[in-house]
Amino acid sequence: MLSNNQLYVLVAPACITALGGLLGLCWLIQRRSLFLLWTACGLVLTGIGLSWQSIIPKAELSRWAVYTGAIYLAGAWFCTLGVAHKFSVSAFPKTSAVVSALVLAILYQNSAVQDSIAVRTLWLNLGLGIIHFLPFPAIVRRPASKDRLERLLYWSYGLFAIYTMLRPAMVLVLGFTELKDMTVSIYWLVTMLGSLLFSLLFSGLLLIVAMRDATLVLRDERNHDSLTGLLNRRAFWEAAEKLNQQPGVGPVSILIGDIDHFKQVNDNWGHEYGDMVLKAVARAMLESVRSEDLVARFGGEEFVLLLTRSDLETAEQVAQRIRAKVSASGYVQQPGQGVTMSFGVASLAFDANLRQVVSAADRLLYQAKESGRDQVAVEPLFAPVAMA
Ligand SMILES: Nc1nc2c(ncn2[C@@H]2O[C@H](COP(=O)(O)OP(=O)(O)OP(=O)(O)O)[C@@H](O)[C@H]2O)c(=O)[nH]1
Repeated sequence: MLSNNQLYVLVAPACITALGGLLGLCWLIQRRSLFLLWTACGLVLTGIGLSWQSIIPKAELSRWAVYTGAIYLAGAWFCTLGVAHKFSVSAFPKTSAVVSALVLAILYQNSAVQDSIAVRTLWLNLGLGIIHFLPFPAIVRRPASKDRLERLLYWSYGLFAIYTMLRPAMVLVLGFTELKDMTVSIYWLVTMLGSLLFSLLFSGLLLIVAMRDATLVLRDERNHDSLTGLLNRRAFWEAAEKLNQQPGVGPVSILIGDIDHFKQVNDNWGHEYGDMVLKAVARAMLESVRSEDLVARFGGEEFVLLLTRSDLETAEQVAQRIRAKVSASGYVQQPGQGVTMSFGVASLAFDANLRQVVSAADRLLYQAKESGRDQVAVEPLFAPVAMA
């Protein structure tokens, strides 16, 4: 039968295990942030270790020290793996394995030869702290992240690692007798409380970060074409309207480009080859513009670019540059005939309706196609007219 004291100290391990379960459930639902799964394993193992150690009689602690130690070490390793995965750094598996083996050897030697709870406590916590701390320097050395949430996440993790390593110092303050004789020692209560508070903080932060990441990914997918990564039609218009309202962006020019006889490319070489051509065209466009310009795939083989602070002459040069890059890309429409593109280019120096410029560029593209393709059609400054 468990005493009241034992039941009381089981609250913290149960909460830690439940937090692990919650993280695991979140991973199961979204199947995206793998760091949730690793941290879930870490918390569940830690919760199990703490529960086990809380309910076995004190006299038995030494006999089970190697097993409980192994569970704690595995828990620490999984938490470390989760953090390392989140920040894309190494979790130092080999070093962790060596540290774990050393700690387990010491625990075994200690429980079999000379039973000292203080020595066990010291080495186990030191080992756990080292395993937790291993990825921390690499995380801090990464280029400074502007994300406050992520900074809070790794600093709280680093502090917990240091706290774990320093925890045995508490034994010195409390004295070994307290550790040995009390049914539920102060040391044990502090350990439980520390682990619970850290687990709560860390799990909460991880969940917030995972939800935020998922929202960003969804927003990214909503705004971008999945094949080329360029803006889609809806996101282009949103960004273009916003950009056009900013002062000092004019003159604004619109380029509409279309791959010539793209159906033949697909028919001759297959859809996958066609996809590669679309990606090469997207690359050529991104390489030819500045970061503040907009590049979108409106669908099929039609691309739309918005260039800021570019007059018609500059826009025409950009279109010619892209056309030359696509011709030189090495992709072929049919044997001996490289892939080509046609462009319509219109420019607008006034604060007018962007959709009119896009229509003008579209009309010019049609002219370029009619005139034999593989060319850029431009027209003089397109002055704003009232929309019908
Ligand atoms: N590989 C690939 N093909 C696509 C994709 N989207 C549309 N297409 C193909 O693009 C082709 C467009 O053909 P058309 O509209 O006839 O135009 P075209 O053959 O380029 O002829 P012109 O524009 O007149 O030079 C069709 O065969 C579509 O199946 C895509 O994502 N990947």
